[in-house]
Amino acid sequence: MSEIEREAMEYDVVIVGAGPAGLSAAIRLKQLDADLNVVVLEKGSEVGAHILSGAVLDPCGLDALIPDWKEKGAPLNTPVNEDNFYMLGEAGEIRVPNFPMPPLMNNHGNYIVSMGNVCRWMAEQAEELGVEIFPGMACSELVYGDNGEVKGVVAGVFGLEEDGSYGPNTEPGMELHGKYVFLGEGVRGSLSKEVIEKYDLQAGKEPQKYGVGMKEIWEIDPAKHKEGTVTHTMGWPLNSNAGGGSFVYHLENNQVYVGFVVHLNYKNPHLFPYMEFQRFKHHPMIAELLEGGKRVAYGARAITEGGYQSMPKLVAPGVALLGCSAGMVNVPRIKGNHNAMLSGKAAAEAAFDAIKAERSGDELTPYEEDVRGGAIGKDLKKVRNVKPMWSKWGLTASLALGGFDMWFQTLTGGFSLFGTLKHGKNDAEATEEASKHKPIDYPKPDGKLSFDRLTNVSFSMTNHEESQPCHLRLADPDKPISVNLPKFAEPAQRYCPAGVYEVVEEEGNEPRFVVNFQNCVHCKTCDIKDPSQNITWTTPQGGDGPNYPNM
Ligand SMILES: Cc1cc2nc3c(=O)[nH]c(=O)nc-3n(C[C@H](O)[C@H](O)[C@H](O)COP(=O)(O)OP(=O)(O)OC[C@H]3O[C@@H](n4cnc5c(N)ncnc54)[C@H](O)[C@@H]3O)c2cc1C
Ligand code: SF4
Repeated sequence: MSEIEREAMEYDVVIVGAGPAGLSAAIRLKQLDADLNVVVLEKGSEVGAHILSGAVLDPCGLDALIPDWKEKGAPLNTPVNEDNFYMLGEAGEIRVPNFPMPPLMNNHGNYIVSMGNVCRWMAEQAEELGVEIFPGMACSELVYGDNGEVKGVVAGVFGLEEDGSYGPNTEPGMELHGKYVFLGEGVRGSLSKEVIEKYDLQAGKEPQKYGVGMKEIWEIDPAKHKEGTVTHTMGWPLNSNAGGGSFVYHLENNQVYVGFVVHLNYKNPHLFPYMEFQRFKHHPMIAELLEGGKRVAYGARAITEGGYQSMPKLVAPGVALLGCSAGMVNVPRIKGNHNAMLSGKAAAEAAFDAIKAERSGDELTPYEEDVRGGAIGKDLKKVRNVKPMWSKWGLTASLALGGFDMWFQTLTGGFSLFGTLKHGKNDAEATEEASKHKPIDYPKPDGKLSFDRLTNVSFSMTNHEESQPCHLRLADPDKPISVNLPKFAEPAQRYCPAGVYEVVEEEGNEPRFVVNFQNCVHCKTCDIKDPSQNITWTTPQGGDGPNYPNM
């Protein structure tokens, strides 16, 4: 496609993704110099349409960026006033007292928010400062300069024929060039993946690790609603089959966020993360809360879990990785939004200095130094062993040892008796052959507390223009049936939280692999977990995908 003639527009900084990272960068650039030309490109139909987070927000990022956010009406309306942590068994639960938890786990001073709404508000602040924001613009390609540097992106390609070729209705999009390009695509960004590979940015680091997070918004009986309450659970139903756990956050308007994260390093390819989530809601403690209520929205998104030791190098010529494009989630706190904001701010400051010195297209090394040596690095470093402990030694040992390690590091200013533990395999490699594991029998959804996938996907308001090429590219179209089915019982049928992948077995015919790309909620799990690493997630045309409300 590179021979296609496109119009080009020149900017100082081009930012891909209107998440907390990208928007923070845009705001900071314009705070530093109102004359800088800054553009933000977002694939969702509007800012916030593709944002899915928990979310309990640590406001430290916002404090640093917009100290008067309260006066400016930021939608942080629900301070956390109660923090609960439970270990679940099938029929009951044990409350873990708060006092042995390291201080960093405390949610005092944090807010239950819709990050979609926070991003909508941040976009307003950015536009007031003069940032150009274009939603509905998927950035599908990187543009490289003569010296191999990233000099821009291609955005806004619409109307490709089904086979990917140009037809009478194709709009070729445009090139947006910048002195620097910031990738704020969030977890497993498609352009970020290309940059990490091209410049070998993961060299010398541990592999990135992930979970898949699924979330529903419920309206519940006001008598059961306790605004400001945050509850996390571990244990049942996953038990030793996989790592993960749930979150239940009581926000405003009698709504509750009910979410479930499954770590994607699970071994048993029969595991069905979505059905684990549905089963979880039948636990007596959760069922009691939700009974009589209604689910009003559903969505899913992967979450980065590799932390400190998995963060790739953040800069390459002309380009910087922001927020979860590089993986900045503090895993035990399940928080990454504050670091996304801080990283956007730090990248903006480095780019501002570079542009002032009339530089462009080089590596923003001070950004890398700021992230690793500053608040983000400190936040991630002291929790770096929790995830590998969980993977190696299981839930109970990791709770005890991880808790000890976090306390010890808090008291010693970051020293760990364990050093820095390794993650080992990536999540695709962690998948074992189906023959080594037993299939898991999941109860059928009851349509009241639990729902089948396709019904739930309709509550994500997902839409894709059907005549475009499938954005889920199979390197080898035969592999799902020839390799994944016999070896791994084709886990794509189960790990996709939107039911995109099916193996259709009809009598007298060979099994067929069907990809219903229209249902894709852009969570990126397939790109991560496919054991053959045969699936590449690419951008469909802009505006397609989920349309999340207050996720
Ligand atoms: C289930 C779950 C629960 C979580 N809970 C919490 C929590 O309680 N607290 C917390 O602090 N963090 C939480 N996190 C983590 C937090 O959501 C992330 O750390 C944060 O979203 C990272 O911000 P970001 O700006 O890097 O990316 P994102 O928020 O993912 O934003 C990226 C944006 O870029 C857009 N985009 C991507 N690719 C392209 C492209 N090629 N072209 C154009 N646009 C593109 C996307 O559509 C999206 O709008 C949670 C995450 C999950 C999945
Ligand atoms: S197809 Fe892939 S990215 Fe889309 S919803 Fe399914 S797992 Fe997620």
